[in-house]
Amino acid sequence: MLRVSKLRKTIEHHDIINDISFDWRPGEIVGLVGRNGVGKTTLFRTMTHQYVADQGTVAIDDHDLLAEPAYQRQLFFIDTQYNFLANYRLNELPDFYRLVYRDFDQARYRELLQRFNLHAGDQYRQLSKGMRALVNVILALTSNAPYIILDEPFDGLDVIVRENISTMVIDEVADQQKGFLISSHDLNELDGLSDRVLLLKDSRLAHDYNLEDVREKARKIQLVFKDKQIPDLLKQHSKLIRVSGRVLVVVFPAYTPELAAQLQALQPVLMEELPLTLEDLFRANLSQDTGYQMMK
Ligand SMILES: Nc1ncnc2c1ncn2[C@@H]1O[C@H](COP(=O)(O)OP(=O)(O)OP(=O)(O)O)[C@@H](O)[C@H]1O
Repeated sequence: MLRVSKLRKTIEHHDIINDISFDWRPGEIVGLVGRNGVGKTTLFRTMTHQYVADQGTVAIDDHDLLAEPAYQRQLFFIDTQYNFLANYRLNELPDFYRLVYRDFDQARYRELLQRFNLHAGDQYRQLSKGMRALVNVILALTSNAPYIILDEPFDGLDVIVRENISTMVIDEVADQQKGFLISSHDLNELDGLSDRVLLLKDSRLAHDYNLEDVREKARKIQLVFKDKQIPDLLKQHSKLIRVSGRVLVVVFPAYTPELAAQLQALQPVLMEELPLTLEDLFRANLSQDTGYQMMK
């Protein structure tokens, strides 16, 4: 298990991240969400010791990564903003990664490049954004590190490349019990991928959601009532997601048989359950509008 304890990073006297603690287990896909500039990349850089933490520790199976650097090999992160890959050809990249990740699987690296029609002789910087994203994920998988951080891996990618990346991540978790920590400022990208989502807000971890629990309790319902008045029952127990004419779409974060009976008693003209998205869940669970990306 990888444990982050009370991690803090201050830059120019500002807390960028503060008091961040969470556990991350093999086989878990953890989403990290938060608005642009909230500190997601800073958290990753601090976890991998590219930034010196002002406070706190990161440990794998109780081995502090700072005190026992050999354990850092178990944690993979490519800094997509400042990386040294740009001037190298794809077939040269394994030479670097092998130095750190001793179990780097070169044969699989070549095989995956071929599978995605990436040419080993091409320079990294000549690749399109989507191709670079794929190469980053391929490097992450073939490093054979059990804990993999992907920073905004879907940003700006078309749906096919996104699906390719999601499938690779899911296969890797299923086959090898690797752990992924995936950041995104867009919740839709994590839908169906993460079991758990950490929400970073105001430099702290505001929530640690177990999505299965949240989904089990919540319901999204489309309703139409005879008159235009919104019933108090809805105001008390649900979040309004959308209104279009007389059609209300609401999410009940904690739906119970009693609530269902009370709703029926209001005799709606239409009452229909809709599939819940991750975005709905977050809207319903955040008591105040955070202005968060999900509102786009
Ligand atoms: N080296 C640095 N020097 C100065 N400020 C920094 C540095 N690194 C990060 N910051 C500041 O810390 C804040 C968090 O940045 P960070 O890149 O971690 O956010 P993020 O959540 O990854 O954002 P995005 O979703 O836009 O990628 C920003 O205000 C940024 O300007």
